[in-house]
Amino acid sequence: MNAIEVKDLKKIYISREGFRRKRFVEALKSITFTVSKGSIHALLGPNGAGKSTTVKILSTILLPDGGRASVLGLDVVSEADEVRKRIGVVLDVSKGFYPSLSGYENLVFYALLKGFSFSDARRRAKEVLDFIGLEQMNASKRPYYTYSLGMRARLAIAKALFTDPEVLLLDEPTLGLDVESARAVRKLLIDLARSGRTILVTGHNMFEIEQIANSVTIIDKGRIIASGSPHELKSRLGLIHRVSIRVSGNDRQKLIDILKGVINIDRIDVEELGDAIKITVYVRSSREEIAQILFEVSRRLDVKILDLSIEEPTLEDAYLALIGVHS
Ligand SMILES: Nc1ncnc2c1ncn2[C@@H]1O[C@H](COP(=O)(O)OP(=O)(O)OP(=O)(O)O)[C@@H](O)[C@H]1O
Repeated sequence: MNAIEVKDLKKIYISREGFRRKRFVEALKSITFTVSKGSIHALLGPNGAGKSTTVKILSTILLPDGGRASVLGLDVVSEADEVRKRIGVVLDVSKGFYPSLSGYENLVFYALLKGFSFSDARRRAKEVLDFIGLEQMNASKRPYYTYSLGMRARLAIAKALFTDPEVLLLDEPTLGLDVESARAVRKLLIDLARSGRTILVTGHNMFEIEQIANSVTIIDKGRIIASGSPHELKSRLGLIHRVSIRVSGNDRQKLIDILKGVINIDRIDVEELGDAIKITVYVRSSREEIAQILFEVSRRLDVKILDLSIEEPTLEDAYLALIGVHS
C-alpha cells in the first residue's frame, strides 16, 4: 500500500525582477511517484531540481499549481488539516527554535502550541529527547544556541516525531553534519522505518542515500528522470563494473584509445593526477575478462599500472549517468 502518492504535480513560482517585470519559474513540470508504507524513499536531483518544492507541497506549506498529491490517502490541498496531523516535517534543521530556550523547553513550548496539556507536553518531550539521543548527551537542558549542528538536527527530528506521525518528510536532514552525527541520523531513520513509519527524504549524499533508501526518484529541472530501487537503477543502466586504473608512463593516451576499442565500455572518465592519470571505465565485461585485457594491453605499451580496482557501481555512478544523459 502507498503512503504517499504524487501525480503530475506542477508548481510555478512567480517572483519579481525589478519593479514591474514578473519572473516565472516552473519548479515542477510534471512529477509522479509513489512511496510504499514503511519504506524510505529518497528524492534526488541537482540543485534547483524541485526536491524542496515537492516536500513543501506534501507538507501542505505550498499549494501546487496542477496535479495532485496525497499522504495516507488524504489530499494535501483539500484535506490539509488532516494531513498535518499525520506527518512530521523537517525543512531546515536549524530553524524553528528559540535560541535562549533549551531543547526541552523548545519542545514543551511547541507542544503547548499544538494543544498538548502541560503534563503530556513534558512527558512526550522527555520521551522524544531520549529517543533521539539528546538526553544521553546531556544536551536537553542546555540553551539551544549552544547546540552543535548535529544536536540541532536531532532536535529538529525530535520535533517532527513529537506527535508520533506515520509519515516523515525530511528535507536534507543530514546537511552539514559530521560523519558521526550523520551516521546517527541514518540509524534513526532506518529504525523509524522498521517500526512502520514512511520516510521521504531529500539529499545529495549518494553514499548515504544508498545506505538507507528502499527506493529513489531522481528529478531534474522539475521532471522525473528515473525511479526505482538503487539496485534497479543500476541494472537498468547496464552498469556492471566500475574499473578504476591509475597509470603512469608515456603511452597513457594510447592505453585509453585501445581500451575504448577492446572493452565493452559505457562511459570513460579520465582524471589527470600530475605524473599519473586515473581512468574510470564502466564496462559490461566480466572481471576476469577486464583484468586479462588490461594486463595484455599494458604489457605492449609504455605504461605502468599503479592501482587497479574492479567494483560494483554505486548509486552515485547511476545518478551521474542518468543526469548526464538528460542534461
Ligand atoms: N520562493 C521561490 N521563488 C522563486 N523561485 C523559487 C522559490 N523557491 C524555489 N524556487 C526555484 O524553484 C526551483 C526549484 O527549487 P527547489 O528549492 O525546489 O530545488 P531543490 O531541488 O530543493 O534544490 P536544492 O538541492 O538546491 O535544495 C529552482 O529553480 C529555484 O530557484
